[in-house]
Amino acid sequence: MATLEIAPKTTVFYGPIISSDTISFYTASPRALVAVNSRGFIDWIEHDVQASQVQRVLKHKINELGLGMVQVILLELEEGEFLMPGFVDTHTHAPQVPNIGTGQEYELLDWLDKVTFPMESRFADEELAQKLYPSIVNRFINAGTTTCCYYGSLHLESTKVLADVVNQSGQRAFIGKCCMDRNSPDNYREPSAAYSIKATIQLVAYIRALKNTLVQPILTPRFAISCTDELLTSLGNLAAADPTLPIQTHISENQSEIEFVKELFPDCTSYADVYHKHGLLGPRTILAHGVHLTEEELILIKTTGAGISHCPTSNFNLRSGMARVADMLDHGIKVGLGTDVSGGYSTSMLTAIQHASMCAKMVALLPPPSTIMPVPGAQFSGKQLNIANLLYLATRGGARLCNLEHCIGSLEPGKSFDALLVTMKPEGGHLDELHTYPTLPPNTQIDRERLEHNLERFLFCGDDRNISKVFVQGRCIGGTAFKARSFSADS
Ligand SMILES: Nc1nc2[nH]cnc2c(=O)[nH]1
Ligand SMILES: [Zn+2]
Repeated sequence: MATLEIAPKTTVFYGPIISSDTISFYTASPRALVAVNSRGFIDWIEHDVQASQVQRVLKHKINELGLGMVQVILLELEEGEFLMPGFVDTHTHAPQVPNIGTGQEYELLDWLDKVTFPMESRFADEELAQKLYPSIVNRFINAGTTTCCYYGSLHLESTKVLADVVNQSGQRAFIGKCCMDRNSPDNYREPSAAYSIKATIQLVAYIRALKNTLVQPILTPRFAISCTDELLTSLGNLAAADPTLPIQTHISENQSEIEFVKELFPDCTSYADVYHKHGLLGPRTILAHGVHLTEEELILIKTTGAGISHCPTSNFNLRSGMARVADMLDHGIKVGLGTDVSGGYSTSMLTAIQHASMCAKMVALLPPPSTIMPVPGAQFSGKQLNIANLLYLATRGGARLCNLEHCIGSLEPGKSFDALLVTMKPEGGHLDELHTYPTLPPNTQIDRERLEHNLERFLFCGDDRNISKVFVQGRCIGGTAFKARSFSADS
């Protein structure tokens, strides 16, 4: 990236940008100016600016906005680079990262017992958390995740370490400790509901005391099977008492899990009803998976305003099934994507995007289930997810699910600059030279098509090597070109 420095205050990027507008439309703008102020917010965006007009437009903007004294750094993107919103990973487990790529012969309940609980239980050791969490968080950041919904282990102290690490990293995140007081080994179960609630309240206070608006606590009942009635009720009471606390949990991932939930909660009409009856289903709730949801549950989830984190990599890997995302969307339910490490074997949202695409294609091949009625005017049912849909789910849709759509998820004036600088140039990335284009005179239509093509190739065959810079609130916190403190929109 060539740097033309005028003086520091506002950073203006010049080059191609991608941004999700709605689930069906995205902007691919080959020659845009994006102005990011020193607080990390996008002040203005100007599309279709020819190179020869950049200085004129900048001067005009500065005069128009009365920014006479404001100094500007202009950063010109290089051939093959573009800016796009950062990824929002709406569901993952930090203490499971060391297990990535193991235990994939199991289905959910055996996998939890044999692989997952043993690893998470090791985080009783706070020193292990201090040793491992920095590289774990960096791994998510360098994969382009600017906002992450983390499950910690059940341990208060280690989850405080996770919060400290995220706080220092500059990533935007929700962090919860797992609440679990039954159906797990003695060394990985909280002794009572009261104990679990006390630790949760302490974690919430600890995270809030960090006074970092990017890092928020989240209530985390692991799943219905792990929680007694008393624990779910107390968590529901906490959520009711504090309207700013979000909630994350798992739902309807695997058939054996669903059967077990029925046995444990015979008075509830469905898995979703368990959470509903305990006051845990509402606009602040992120439900992971939802692979086997019934019509009645889809309606309940929509009515309460809760949303779903679709985790296709994990659902394929643990043989849980293929979530019917189109039905969720046609029911008007909020949907985002999650990596669900280590059920999912990748920290990269690119893998989640690729598997969401495959999942939707396979679901569209299946006959519609007799149990889910077609929604009048259904837009998604029976179809694959297109690029606009996938981009939305990984960025803006995730932001909406986390109730952050007003501040992140797209590149728009007024929003935080949570963004990725992506490079698709052959010498910078690893993608072959066949995809370089001959130099032609600027043509907006051709350039837009190239940009769309580059986005699709990035989503389907890109990886961390294509992510040069990861920005959160205007600050560069990761990516291949990141060197600590060397680059930020406000430096
Ligand atoms: N995929 C997944 N499902 C769960 N259900 C309860 N706990 C977990 C977990 O850690 N991963
Ligand atoms: Zn999970």
